[in-house]
Amino acid sequence: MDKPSYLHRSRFLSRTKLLAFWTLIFLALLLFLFPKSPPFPADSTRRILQAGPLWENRIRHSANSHPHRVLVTGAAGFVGLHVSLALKRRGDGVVGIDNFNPYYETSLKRSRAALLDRAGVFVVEGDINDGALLIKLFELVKFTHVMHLAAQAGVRYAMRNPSSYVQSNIAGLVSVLEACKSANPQPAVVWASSSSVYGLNSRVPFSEKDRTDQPASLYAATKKAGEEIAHTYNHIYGLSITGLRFFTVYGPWGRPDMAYFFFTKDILKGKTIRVFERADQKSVARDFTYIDDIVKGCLGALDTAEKSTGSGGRKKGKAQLRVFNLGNTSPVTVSELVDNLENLLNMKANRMVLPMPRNGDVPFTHANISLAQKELGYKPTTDLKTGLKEFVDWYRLYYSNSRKKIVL
Ligand SMILES: O=C(O)[C@H]1O[C@H](OP(=O)(O)OP(=O)(O)OC[C@H]2O[C@@H](n3ccc(=O)[nH]c3=O)[C@H](O)[C@@H]2O)[C@H](O)[C@@H](O)[C@H]1O
Repeated sequence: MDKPSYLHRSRFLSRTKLLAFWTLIFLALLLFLFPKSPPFPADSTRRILQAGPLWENRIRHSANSHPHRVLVTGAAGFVGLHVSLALKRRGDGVVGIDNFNPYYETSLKRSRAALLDRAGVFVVEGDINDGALLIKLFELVKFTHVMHLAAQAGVRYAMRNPSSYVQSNIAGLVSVLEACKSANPQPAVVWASSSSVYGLNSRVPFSEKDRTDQPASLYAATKKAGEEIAHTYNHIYGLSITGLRFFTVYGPWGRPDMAYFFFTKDILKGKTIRVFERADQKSVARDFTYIDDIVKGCLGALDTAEKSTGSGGRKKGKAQLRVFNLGNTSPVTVSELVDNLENLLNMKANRMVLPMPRNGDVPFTHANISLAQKELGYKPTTDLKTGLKEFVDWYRLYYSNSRKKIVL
Protein backbone atom coordinates (compact mmCIF):
# COMPACT_ATOMS: atom_id res chain seq x y z
CA MET A 1 0.00 0.00 0.00
CA ASP A 2 1.26 3.54 -0.82
CA LYS A 3 2.33 5.68 2.20
CA PRO A 4 0.48 8.97 2.70
CA SER A 5 2.21 11.94 0.95
CA TYR A 6 2.71 13.91 4.23
CA LEU A 7 4.89 11.02 5.47
CA HIS A 8 7.06 11.29 2.33
CA ARG A 9 7.35 15.06 2.85
CA SER A 10 8.35 14.87 6.53
CA ARG A 11 10.95 12.17 5.79
CA PHE A 12 12.28 14.30 2.93
CA LEU A 13 12.46 17.34 5.27
CA SER A 14 14.31 15.49 8.02
CA ARG A 15 16.79 14.11 5.44
CA THR A 16 17.39 17.65 4.12
CA LYS A 17 17.96 18.94 7.66
CA LEU A 18 20.39 16.11 8.32
CA LEU A 19 22.23 16.85 5.08
CA ALA A 20 22.38 20.58 5.90
CA PHE A 21 23.64 19.79 9.41
CA TRP A 22 26.48 17.54 8.18
CA THR A 23 27.37 20.00 5.41
CA LEU A 24 27.75 22.72 8.04
CA ILE A 25 29.92 20.46 10.21
CA PHE A 26 32.03 19.59 7.16
CA LEU A 27 32.48 23.27 6.21
CA ALA A 28 33.36 24.21 9.79
CA LEU A 29 35.96 21.43 9.81
CA LEU A 30 37.43 22.67 6.52
CA LEU A 31 37.69 26.21 7.86
CA PHE A 32 39.29 24.94 11.04
CA LEU A 33 41.83 22.76 9.25
CA PHE A 34 42.62 25.10 6.35
CA PRO A 35 42.18 28.71 7.48
CA LYS A 36 42.22 31.21 4.60
CA SER A 37 45.84 32.21 4.06
CA PRO A 38 46.55 35.93 4.16
CA PRO A 39 47.78 37.61 0.95
CA PHE A 40 51.32 37.66 2.33
CA PRO A 41 52.98 35.94 5.30
CA ALA A 42 51.30 36.70 8.62
CA ASP A 43 54.62 37.83 10.06
CA SER A 44 55.02 40.48 7.44
CA THR A 45 51.42 41.67 7.79
CA ARG A 46 51.99 42.08 11.49
CA ARG A 47 55.35 43.75 10.98
CA ILE A 48 54.04 46.28 8.46
CA LEU A 49 50.96 47.06 10.54
CA GLN A 50 53.02 47.46 13.69
CA ALA A 51 55.72 49.42 11.91
CA GLY A 52 54.07 52.80 11.71
CA PRO A 53 55.53 56.20 10.82
CA LEU A 54 58.43 56.02 13.28
CA TRP A 55 59.73 52.83 11.64
CA GLU A 56 59.25 54.36 8.19
CA ASN A 57 61.10 57.52 9.20
CA ARG A 58 64.04 55.53 10.52
CA ILE A 59 64.30 53.73 7.19
CA ARG A 60 64.08 56.95 5.17
CA HIS A 61 66.57 58.66 7.46
CA SER A 62 69.02 55.73 7.26
CA ALA A 63 68.87 55.82 3.44
CA ASN A 64 68.86 59.61 3.32
CA SER A 65 68.98 61.35 -0.03
CA HIS A 66 72.55 60.44 -0.94
CA PRO A 67 73.36 59.65 -4.56
CA HIS A 68 73.85 55.99 -3.55
CA ARG A 69 71.04 54.48 -1.53
CA VAL A 70 71.98 50.89 -0.76
CA LEU A 71 69.87 48.10 0.70
CA VAL A 72 72.24 45.63 2.37
CA THR A 73 70.73 42.21 3.04
CA GLY A 74 72.37 40.18 5.81
CA ALA A 75 73.59 43.46 7.32
CA ALA A 76 74.06 41.91 10.78
CA GLY A 77 76.25 39.21 9.25
CA PHE A 78 80.04 39.33 9.11
CA VAL A 79 80.55 40.77 5.60
CA GLY A 80 77.27 42.71 5.83
CA LEU A 81 78.49 44.61 8.90
CA HIS A 82 81.78 45.68 7.35
CA VAL A 83 80.32 46.61 3.96
CA SER A 84 77.50 48.62 5.58
CA LEU A 85 79.96 50.51 7.78
CA ALA A 86 82.26 51.27 4.84
CA LEU A 87 79.36 52.53 2.72
CA LYS A 88 78.06 54.71 5.53
CA ARG A 89 81.52 56.08 6.33
CA ARG A 90 82.01 57.31 2.81
CA GLY A 91 78.60 59.00 2.82
CA ASP A 92 76.22 56.56 1.15
CA GLY A 93 72.70 56.01 2.45
CA VAL A 94 72.38 52.48 3.85
CA VAL A 95 69.43 50.42 5.09
CA GLY A 96 70.09 46.91 6.39
CA ILE A 97 67.82 43.90 6.63
CA ASP A 98 68.57 40.75 8.63
CA ASN A 99 66.50 37.94 10.10
CA PHE A 100 68.92 37.31 13.01
CA ASN A 101 68.54 33.55 12.58
CA PRO A 102 70.16 31.32 15.21
CA TYR A 103 72.64 29.50 12.90
CA TYR A 104 75.31 30.88 15.22
CA GLU A 105 75.20 33.01 18.38
CA THR A 106 72.55 35.71 17.81
CA SER A 107 74.19 37.88 20.48
CA LEU A 108 77.07 38.49 18.06
CA LYS A 109 74.59 39.50 15.34
CA ARG A 110 72.84 41.82 17.81
CA SER A 111 76.18 43.41 18.74
CA ARG A 112 76.95 43.99 15.07
CA ALA A 113 73.50 45.58 14.57
CA ALA A 114 74.07 47.79 17.62
CA LEU A 115 77.35 48.93 16.11
CA LEU A 116 75.57 49.73 12.85
CA ASP A 117 72.89 51.61 14.74
CA ARG A 118 75.53 53.80 16.38
CA ALA A 119 76.98 54.47 12.93
CA GLY A 120 73.56 55.58 11.66
CA VAL A 121 72.58 52.43 9.79
CA PHE A 122 69.12 51.09 10.61
CA VAL A 123 68.76 47.32 10.34
CA VAL A 124 65.21 46.14 9.66
CA GLU A 125 64.50 42.84 11.37
CA GLY A 126 62.92 40.74 8.65
CA ASP A 127 63.36 37.93 6.20
CA ILE A 128 64.39 38.26 2.57
CA ASN A 129 61.68 35.72 1.74
CA ASP A 130 59.09 38.22 2.96
CA GLY A 131 58.14 39.73 -0.39
CA ALA A 132 55.67 42.20 1.10
CA LEU A 133 58.31 43.61 3.41
CA LEU A 134 60.75 44.06 0.52
CA ILE A 135 58.07 45.84 -1.52
CA LYS A 136 57.42 48.13 1.44
CA LEU A 137 61.12 48.98 1.71
CA PHE A 138 61.26 49.80 -2.01
CA GLU A 139 58.17 52.01 -1.58
CA LEU A 140 59.89 53.93 1.19
CA VAL A 141 63.28 54.31 -0.50
CA LYS A 142 64.29 54.41 -4.16
CA PHE A 143 67.32 52.18 -3.70
CA THR A 144 70.01 52.66 -6.34
CA HIS A 145 71.81 49.46 -5.33
CA VAL A 146 71.14 46.23 -3.49
CA MET A 147 74.12 44.54 -1.84
CA HIS A 148 72.71 41.06 -1.31
CA LEU A 149 74.82 39.31 1.33
CA ALA A 150 72.14 37.40 3.26
CA ALA A 151 72.71 33.65 2.89
CA GLN A 152 72.90 30.35 4.67
CA ALA A 153 76.67 29.98 4.95
CA GLY A 154 78.92 27.06 5.84
CA VAL A 155 79.76 24.06 3.70
CA ARG A 156 79.48 21.29 6.28
CA TYR A 157 76.19 22.33 7.95
CA ALA A 158 74.44 21.67 4.61
CA MET A 159 74.34 17.95 5.43
CA ARG A 160 72.53 18.66 8.70
CA ASN A 161 70.03 21.23 7.43
CA PRO A 162 69.79 21.11 3.64
CA SER A 163 66.48 22.94 3.37
CA SER A 164 67.89 26.06 5.05
CA TYR A 165 70.24 26.45 2.04
CA VAL A 166 67.39 26.16 -0.42
CA GLN A 167 65.31 28.60 1.63
CA SER A 168 68.00 31.30 1.92
CA ASN A 169 70.27 30.89 -1.07
CA ILE A 170 67.70 30.00 -3.71
CA ALA A 171 64.20 31.08 -2.59
CA GLY A 172 65.65 34.12 -0.77
CA LEU A 173 67.69 35.19 -3.79
CA VAL A 174 64.64 34.89 -6.06
CA SER A 175 62.59 36.92 -3.58
CA VAL A 176 65.22 39.71 -3.59
CA LEU A 177 65.52 39.68 -7.38
CA GLU A 178 61.72 39.76 -7.73
CA ALA A 179 61.57 42.90 -5.59
CA CYS A 180 64.44 44.45 -7.58
CA LYS A 181 62.96 43.69 -10.99
CA SER A 182 59.58 45.20 -9.99
CA ALA A 183 61.11 48.32 -8.47
CA ASN A 184 60.98 51.57 -10.36
CA PRO A 185 63.77 52.47 -10.86
CA GLN A 186 65.38 49.03 -10.72
CA PRO A 187 68.51 48.99 -8.54
CA ALA A 188 71.82 47.45 -9.62
CA VAL A 189 72.46 44.23 -7.69
CA VAL A 190 75.78 43.04 -6.23
CA TRP A 191 75.59 39.70 -4.43
CA ALA A 192 77.73 37.14 -2.62
CA SER A 193 78.54 33.99 -4.55
CA SER A 194 81.34 31.75 -3.35
CA SER A 195 84.70 30.19 -4.17
CA SER A 196 82.99 26.87 -3.46
CA VAL A 197 81.43 26.94 -6.96
CA TYR A 198 84.82 25.71 -8.27
CA GLY A 199 84.12 22.48 -6.38
CA LEU A 200 86.38 19.62 -7.33
CA ASN A 201 88.30 21.53 -10.03
CA SER A 202 92.01 20.73 -9.86
CA ARG A 203 93.46 23.43 -12.12
CA VAL A 204 94.70 26.37 -10.05
CA PRO A 205 94.44 29.28 -9.68
CA PHE A 206 90.67 29.22 -10.17
CA SER A 207 89.58 31.52 -12.96
CA GLU A 208 86.12 32.87 -13.73
CA LYS A 209 86.46 31.13 -17.11
CA ASP A 210 86.74 27.68 -15.48
CA ARG A 211 83.92 25.17 -15.30
CA THR A 212 81.74 25.33 -12.20
CA ASP A 213 79.61 22.24 -12.63
CA GLN A 214 81.04 19.90 -10.00
CA PRO A 215 80.07 21.34 -6.61
CA ALA A 216 81.17 19.33 -3.56
CA SER A 217 78.48 20.58 -1.18
CA LEU A 218 74.86 21.62 -1.28
CA TYR A 219 76.05 25.08 -0.21
CA ALA A 220 78.19 25.27 -3.36
CA ALA A 221 75.33 23.94 -5.49
CA THR A 222 72.96 26.64 -4.21
CA LYS A 223 75.54 29.36 -4.94
CA LYS A 224 76.04 27.96 -8.42
CA ALA A 225 72.24 27.90 -8.86
CA GLY A 226 72.26 31.54 -7.73
CA GLU A 227 74.63 32.44 -10.55
CA GLU A 228 72.28 30.84 -13.08
CA ILE A 229 69.27 32.58 -11.52
CA ALA A 230 71.17 35.89 -11.80
CA HIS A 231 71.60 35.22 -15.52
CA THR A 232 67.86 34.69 -15.90
CA TYR A 233 66.88 37.94 -14.14
CA ASN A 234 69.48 39.84 -16.13
CA HIS A 235 68.23 38.34 -19.38
CA ILE A 236 64.49 38.72 -18.82
CA TYR A 237 64.25 41.92 -16.81
CA GLY A 238 67.38 43.92 -17.61
CA LEU A 239 68.71 43.82 -14.04
CA SER A 240 72.37 44.78 -13.71
CA ILE A 241 73.87 41.98 -11.59
CA THR A 242 77.39 41.34 -10.26
CA GLY A 243 78.27 38.12 -8.43
CA LEU A 244 81.31 38.06 -6.15
CA ARG A 245 83.00 34.74 -5.42
CA PHE A 246 84.38 35.23 -1.91
CA PHE A 247 87.34 33.07 -0.82
CA THR A 248 87.21 32.06 2.90
CA VAL A 249 86.75 35.54 4.35
CA TYR A 250 88.10 36.10 7.87
CA GLY A 251 88.67 38.92 10.33
CA PRO A 252 87.23 40.81 13.32
CA TRP A 253 83.50 40.31 13.93
CA GLY A 254 83.80 37.06 11.92
CA ARG A 255 81.64 33.94 11.88
CA PRO A 256 81.99 31.55 14.84
CA ASP A 257 81.28 28.55 12.57
CA MET A 258 84.50 29.09 10.61
CA ALA A 259 87.66 27.16 11.42
CA TYR A 260 89.95 30.13 12.28
CA PHE A 261 87.29 31.35 14.73
CA PHE A 262 86.52 28.12 16.58
CA PHE A 263 90.19 27.04 16.52
CA THR A 264 90.97 30.26 18.45
CA LYS A 265 88.22 29.52 20.95
CA ASP A 266 89.27 25.87 21.37
CA ILE A 267 93.01 26.57 21.63
CA LEU A 268 92.32 29.11 24.39
CA LYS A 269 90.19 26.49 26.21
CA GLY A 270 92.80 23.77 25.74
CA LYS A 271 90.38 21.70 23.68
CA THR A 272 91.51 19.41 20.86
CA ILE A 273 91.15 20.79 17.34
CA ARG A 274 90.79 18.63 14.25
CA VAL A 275 93.11 19.52 11.38
CA PHE A 276 92.07 17.95 8.10
CA GLU A 277 94.56 16.50 5.66
CA ARG A 278 94.13 15.38 2.08
CA ALA A 279 94.38 11.80 0.82
CA ASP A 280 98.03 12.51 -0.15
CA GLN A 281 98.72 13.45 3.51
CA LYS A 282 99.12 17.15 2.68
CA SER A 283 97.22 19.63 4.78
CA VAL A 284 94.17 21.16 3.10
CA ALA A 285 94.68 24.77 2.03
CA ARG A 286 92.59 27.91 1.63
CA ASP A 287 93.04 31.25 -0.06
CA PHE A 288 92.10 33.04 3.20
CA THR A 289 91.02 36.61 2.38
CA TYR A 290 90.95 39.44 4.89
CA ILE A 291 87.67 41.26 5.40
CA ASP A 292 89.02 44.76 4.58
CA ASP A 293 90.17 43.51 1.18
CA ILE A 294 86.78 41.95 0.55
CA VAL A 295 85.07 45.23 1.48
CA LYS A 296 87.20 47.08 -1.06
CA GLY A 297 86.17 44.53 -3.68
CA CYS A 298 82.48 44.93 -2.78
CA LEU A 299 82.66 48.72 -3.03
CA GLY A 300 84.58 48.45 -6.29
CA ALA A 301 81.84 46.22 -7.68
CA LEU A 302 79.14 48.62 -6.52
CA ASP A 303 80.91 51.66 -7.97
CA THR A 304 81.47 50.07 -11.37
CA ALA A 305 78.00 48.54 -11.60
CA GLU A 306 76.04 49.97 -14.50
CA LYS A 307 72.40 50.91 -14.07
CA SER A 308 69.73 48.28 -14.64
CA THR A 309 67.92 48.91 -17.90
CA GLY A 310 64.41 47.84 -16.98
CA SER A 311 61.71 49.38 -14.84
CA GLY A 312 58.63 48.05 -13.11
CA GLY A 313 59.25 44.50 -14.34
CA ARG A 314 59.99 45.37 -18.00
CA LYS A 315 63.34 45.08 -19.74
CA LYS A 316 64.32 48.04 -21.88
CA GLY A 317 67.73 46.87 -23.08
CA LYS A 318 70.76 44.67 -22.45
CA ALA A 319 72.15 44.99 -18.92
CA GLN A 320 75.48 44.27 -17.27
CA LEU A 321 76.10 40.74 -15.91
CA ARG A 322 79.41 40.04 -14.19
CA VAL A 323 81.12 37.58 -11.88
CA PHE A 324 84.45 38.11 -10.08
CA ASN A 325 86.79 36.17 -7.82
CA LEU A 326 87.62 38.04 -4.62
CA GLY A 327 90.48 36.06 -3.10
CA ASN A 328 93.96 36.68 -1.78
CA THR A 329 95.95 34.71 -4.40
CA SER A 330 98.19 33.09 -1.80
CA PRO A 331 96.76 29.90 -0.31
CA VAL A 332 97.88 28.83 3.17
CA THR A 333 97.55 25.34 4.63
CA VAL A 334 95.32 24.78 7.64
CA SER A 335 98.33 23.61 9.67
CA GLU A 336 100.04 26.96 8.92
CA LEU A 337 96.85 28.71 10.01
CA VAL A 338 97.11 26.85 13.32
CA ASP A 339 100.86 27.71 13.64
CA ASN A 340 99.94 31.38 13.26
CA LEU A 341 97.20 31.15 15.88
CA GLU A 342 99.58 29.40 18.31
CA ASN A 343 102.05 32.28 17.96
CA LEU A 344 99.41 34.96 18.37
CA LEU A 345 97.73 33.26 21.33
CA ASN A 346 101.02 32.15 22.81
CA MET A 347 99.56 28.70 23.40
CA LYS A 348 100.10 25.27 21.90
CA ALA A 349 97.15 23.70 20.11
CA ASN A 350 96.12 20.11 20.77
CA ARG A 351 95.95 18.98 17.17
CA MET A 352 94.26 15.84 15.97
CA VAL A 353 95.14 15.27 12.33
CA LEU A 354 92.34 13.55 10.43
CA PRO A 355 91.56 12.72 6.82
CA MET A 356 89.29 15.38 5.34
CA PRO A 357 85.74 14.10 5.82
CA ARG A 358 83.54 13.78 2.76
CA ASN A 359 80.99 16.28 3.91
CA GLY A 360 81.35 19.09 1.45
CA ASP A 361 84.95 20.24 1.94
CA VAL A 362 87.30 20.75 -1.00
CA PRO A 363 91.07 20.13 -0.64
CA PHE A 364 92.23 23.61 -1.69
CA THR A 365 91.17 26.97 -3.08
CA HIS A 366 93.27 29.53 -4.92
CA ALA A 367 91.91 32.59 -6.71
CA ASN A 368 93.03 34.14 -9.94
CA ILE A 369 92.05 37.77 -9.33
CA SER A 370 93.25 39.38 -12.55
CA LEU A 371 89.70 40.13 -13.74
CA ALA A 372 88.74 41.86 -10.48
CA GLN A 373 92.05 43.70 -10.55
CA LYS A 374 91.36 44.99 -14.05
CA GLU A 375 87.66 45.82 -13.70
CA LEU A 376 87.29 46.75 -10.04
CA GLY A 377 90.79 47.91 -9.13
CA TYR A 378 90.80 45.07 -6.57
CA LYS A 379 94.16 44.51 -4.90
CA PRO A 380 94.32 42.57 -1.62
CA THR A 381 97.01 43.85 0.73
CA THR A 382 96.63 41.86 3.96
CA ASP A 383 98.51 38.61 4.52
CA LEU A 384 97.15 35.91 6.83
CA LYS A 385 99.52 36.71 9.70
CA THR A 386 98.55 40.39 9.78
CA GLY A 387 94.85 39.69 9.38
CA LEU A 388 94.81 37.00 12.06
CA LYS A 389 96.44 39.39 14.51
CA GLU A 390 93.58 41.84 13.93
CA PHE A 391 91.13 39.01 14.50
CA VAL A 392 92.78 37.72 17.68
CA ASP A 393 92.96 41.25 19.16
CA TRP A 394 89.27 41.75 18.43
CA TYR A 395 88.40 38.27 19.77
CA ARG A 396 90.10 38.88 23.10
CA LEU A 397 88.46 42.28 23.50
CA TYR A 398 85.00 41.18 22.41
CA TYR A 399 84.83 38.09 24.61
CA SER A 400 86.37 39.77 27.62
CA ASN A 401 83.70 42.47 27.25
CA SER A 402 80.98 40.14 26.04
CA ARG A 403 78.38 41.69 28.30
CA LYS A 404 79.38 45.24 27.43
CA LYS A 405 78.93 47.01 24.13
CA ILE A 406 82.20 47.77 22.42
CA VAL A 407 83.15 49.75 19.35
CA LEU A 408 85.35 48.58 16.47
O1 LIG B 1 85.09 30.40 0.29
C1 LIG B 1 83.93 30.18 0.47
O2 LIG B 1 83.07 30.46 -0.33
C2 LIG B 1 83.51 29.48 1.72
O3 LIG B 1 84.48 29.79 2.73
C3 LIG B 1 84.24 29.18 3.97
O4 LIG B 1 84.33 27.77 3.82
P1 LIG B 1 85.70 27.05 4.13
O5 LIG B 1 86.77 27.55 3.23
O6 LIG B 1 85.44 25.59 4.13
O7 LIG B 1 86.03 27.63 5.58
P2 LIG B 1 86.15 26.90 7.00
O8 LIG B 1 84.92 26.14 7.30
O9 LIG B 1 86.56 27.95 7.96
O10 LIG B 1 87.35 25.87 6.79
C4 LIG B 1 88.64 26.37 6.51
C5 LIG B 1 89.59 25.22 6.37
O11 LIG B 1 89.71 24.55 7.62
C6 LIG B 1 89.52 23.15 7.45
N1 LIG B 1 88.92 22.63 8.67
C7 LIG B 1 87.66 22.99 9.02
C8 LIG B 1 87.08 22.53 10.17
C9 LIG B 1 87.82 21.66 11.00
O12 LIG B 1 87.36 21.21 12.06
N2 LIG B 1 89.09 21.33 10.63
C10 LIG B 1 89.67 21.78 9.48
O13 LIG B 1 90.81 21.43 9.18
C11 LIG B 1 88.65 23.02 6.22
O14 LIG B 1 88.86 21.76 5.60
C12 LIG B 1 89.14 24.18 5.38
O15 LIG B 1 90.23 23.78 4.61
C13 LIG B 1 82.89 29.57 4.51
O16 LIG B 1 82.65 28.89 5.74
C14 LIG B 1 81.80 29.27 3.53
O17 LIG B 1 80.59 29.79 4.02
C15 LIG B 1 82.12 29.88 2.17
O18 LIG B 1 81.97 31.27 2.23
